[in-house]
Amino acid sequence: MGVEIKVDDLSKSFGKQLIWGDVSLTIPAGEICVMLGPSGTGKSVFLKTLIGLLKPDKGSILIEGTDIASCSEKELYEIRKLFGVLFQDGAMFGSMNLYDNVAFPLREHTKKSESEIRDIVMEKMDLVGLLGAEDKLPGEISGGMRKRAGLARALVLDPEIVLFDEPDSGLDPVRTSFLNQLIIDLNAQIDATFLIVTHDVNTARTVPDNIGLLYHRHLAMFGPREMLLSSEEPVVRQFLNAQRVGPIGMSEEKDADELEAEKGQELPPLPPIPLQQEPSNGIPRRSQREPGVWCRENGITPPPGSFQENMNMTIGS
Ligand SMILES: Nc1ncnc2c1ncn2[C@@H]1O[C@H](COP(=O)(O)OP(=O)(O)OP(=O)(O)O)[C@@H](O)[C@H]1O
Repeated sequence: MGVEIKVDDLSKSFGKQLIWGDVSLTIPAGEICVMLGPSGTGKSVFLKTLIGLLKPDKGSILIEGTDIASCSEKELYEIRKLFGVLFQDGAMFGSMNLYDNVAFPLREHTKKSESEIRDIVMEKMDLVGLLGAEDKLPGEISGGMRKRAGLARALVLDPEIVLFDEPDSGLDPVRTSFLNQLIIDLNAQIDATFLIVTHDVNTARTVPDNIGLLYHRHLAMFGPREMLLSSEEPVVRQFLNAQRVGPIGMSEEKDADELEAEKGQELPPLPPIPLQQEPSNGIPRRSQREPGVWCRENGITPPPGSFQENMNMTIGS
C-alpha cells in the first residue's frame, strides 16, 4: 500500500551555504509526487536526505513513526529497506550483466536461495520489459534500457517507497513517454509511494498526483497537480509553463533591472490542464482522483479546454 513520508521544517546547509530551509510537506501513501526546481536548487540533496544519506541541520522526516533525521544507524538500516531508488544513470555495475545487477540487492540483503532469486529477478525484468536481456552488460544497451534495468533492481526488495532521480535525463521524448507509462503502470501494480525528481515539465504536468517546486532555498509550493497547474503564483506559473517571463532567470533569480524591464509584459494565458496519464490497462490507480475535482472543491475555474481527451498542449512562450 506504500507508506507516508511526513517532512517537517527541514533545512539543509553545506557549510555556510543554505540549500533549502523550512521545507514541510506530506508525501501521501501510494501516490505519485514530482519534485521540480531549477538546476542546483537541491532536489537531489532532498532525495538523499529522505533516505538518510545526508543529515539535515534541523527538522524531521517521519516514516512509520521513525524520524530519519534523528534515528540510530540501526533504525536507519531497517527503514532503508522500505526504499527502492532509481539513480540518474541507473547506477549499474559495468562489469556485471543485467541479471547479476538486478540480483545484487537480493544477494546482499536477503538469505534467499539462487532459485528464489532467479524467480524474483525474472519477475522484475518482465515488469520493466527486459526479459531476454539478462545476459547483456550495461555498456551494451541503450540509456532507456539501463534506466529500466535500474528500475528492476530498485524493485527487487518490494519497496514501499520508490525514489526516482531524474528518470528522464538523457532520454528522448518518446522514451520518456514510455518510461512515464511504465512508472504509472508500476504504481498501479505495486501501490508503493513514488517520488520523482525531474526537469521535464510535460512529465510534471501529466504523471503525478502532487507536485512540489523547490526554488530560491525554499519549497515554493507543494500540493495536488491541479492546484499547481492552475496557480497564478509567478514562480510556479513560470516554471510549469516553461516561460521566460517571471522571477526565474538564467542563473536562478532575475535582478531588479531585469524584472523592471518585464513590467507591463503580458503573460500568455495558462494552458489547459491535461488529463492525468492513466495506467495502460485503463483501470484507474487506487489513489487517482477524478479530473477537475480539486479545482471544483476549491472554487477554482480551470483554464479553458482543461481535462479534454487528446487536447493539444501549448507550453512555452
Ligand atoms: N556533498 C555535498 N557537499 C557540498 N555541497 C553539495 C553536496 N551535494 C550537493 N551540494 C550542493 O548542493 C546544491 C544542490 O545540489 P543538487 O545536486 O541537489 O541540485 P539539483 O536541484 O538536484 O540540481 P540538478 O537539477 O542540476 O541535478 C549544489 O550547489 C551542490 O553543489
